[in-house]
Amino acid sequence: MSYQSNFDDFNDWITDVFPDQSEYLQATREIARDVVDVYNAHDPYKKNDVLRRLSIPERIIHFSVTWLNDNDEVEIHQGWRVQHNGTIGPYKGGLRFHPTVNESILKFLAFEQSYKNALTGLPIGGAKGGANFNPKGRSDREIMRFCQAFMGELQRHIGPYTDVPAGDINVGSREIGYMYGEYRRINNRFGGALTGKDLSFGGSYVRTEATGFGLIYMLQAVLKEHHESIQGMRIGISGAGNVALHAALKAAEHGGTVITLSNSRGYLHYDKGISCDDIKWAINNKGKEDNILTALGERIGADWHDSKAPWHEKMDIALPCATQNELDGEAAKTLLQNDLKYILEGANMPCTDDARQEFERSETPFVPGKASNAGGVAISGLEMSQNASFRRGSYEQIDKTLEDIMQSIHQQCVEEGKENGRINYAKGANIAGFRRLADAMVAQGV
Ligand SMILES: NC(=O)C1=CN([C@@H]2O[C@H](COP(=O)(O)OP(=O)(O)OC[C@H]3O[C@@H](n4cnc5c(N)ncnc54)[C@H](O)[C@@H]3O)[C@@H](O)[C@H]2O)C=CC1
Ligand SMILES: O=C(O)CCC(=O)C(=O)O
Repeated sequence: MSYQSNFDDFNDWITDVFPDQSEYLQATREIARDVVDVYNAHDPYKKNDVLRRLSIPERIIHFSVTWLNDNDEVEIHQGWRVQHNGTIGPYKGGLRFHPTVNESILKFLAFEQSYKNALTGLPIGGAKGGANFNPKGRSDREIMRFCQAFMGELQRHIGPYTDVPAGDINVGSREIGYMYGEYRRINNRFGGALTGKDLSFGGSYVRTEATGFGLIYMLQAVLKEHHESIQGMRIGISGAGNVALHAALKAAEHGGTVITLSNSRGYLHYDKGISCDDIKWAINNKGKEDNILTALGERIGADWHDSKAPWHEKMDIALPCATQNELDGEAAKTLLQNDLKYILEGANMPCTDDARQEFERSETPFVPGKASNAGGVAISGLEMSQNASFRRGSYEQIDKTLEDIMQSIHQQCVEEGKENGRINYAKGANIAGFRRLADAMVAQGV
């Protein structure tokens, strides 16, 4: 393929390079489709081959994680760090511990992260990492030893100006604490080599809440753009983790009616809307219950639906906040038949390609994760700058900056996504992220 490209050329090339990595192909094709015209319209982009260079991770580190469980048995897992693109700043992105973790999933997450981080306007590059380790049912000591073994390998590849990991699925403040402790002991230095730290050792206010809160700030910007408000809107949320519960809380605080939450075992439905107090209860107790949602259901008298996703409930706004490809084309059709008005991704790539096409065809405003869930990494970026200057912003300052960043991302989507009298948020986010990365790559040469 020469510098000139069209989507079919790109598709043939990427399929040839990574034939078996379905999630990575899904994510790279989705962006290429939207940006290929911008690429072709700019000679410097073509001359520097930025589209293809942005579609290959700069580095993938793959290592074994060997540790002792509570029975004194050796366990071996696989760990990865995908340093996708470092043009605009230190590699930055979360770590995921889940049995489904593989190279394709981490590569797609790192790829998305590069574009997302570019949209924040902060100097942070894109990365993602993790291990095929299932923390469910493990003792606290086992989690600690696993985190230490994982960091024992990862620490040689990260640092405040090199690569700064954070949390993702199954990696929260406890795991970040254990990994940070190991990093500090080995390197004999305090430094912002991880974000999502506890407030007592360099963490930032609002980081825990940031992804979910940011999602609702984005929702408010989208609703304002369409002359609507969150008051009384029926909001269906999937997931019951960090992102889902904080999005639910902020939505309920602003008068939204949160009718569902879910996990991999089923979903909870409460037509009257889950109250702020009950959501706070779930946030505070999720580590103590085997299934926080059935416990919440018993507490408020809500219906539990085993082994089902929430997408056939009637809702105005859908916020998928659990995991990739959790909402498929059939679910999208059902939501649209039930008069869905808006969809914003809280998770990374929760909508399948078919689902996205359904939303696109119906012209339902669809905000992709790289724009709508960027609040978490944005506050991680602020945690890095607070660590570098040995200062801490107040809760109010950081929360206000989060809101400003989400509004700026919304504005970028509007400016780049105007299309036949409407806003194509997905295209707008892809083009805005691409331009920032491509311009920096051109400036830095090949
Ligand atoms: N934590 C963060 O700051 C950010 C997270 N994200 C994304 O948000 C999503 C959720 O992450 P967190 O809330 O941090 O993780 P978490 O570990 O706190 O929660 C994940 C939730 O999703 C549920 N879940 C997992 N697989 C599921 C499935 N197949 N069906 C239904 N539910 C399922 C789990 O039961 C859990 O309730 C992920 O896609 C993550 O990459 C995106 C931006 C930042
Ligand atoms: O805060 C971070 O660096 C990670 C956030 C993240 O993993 C994500 O945006 O998906």
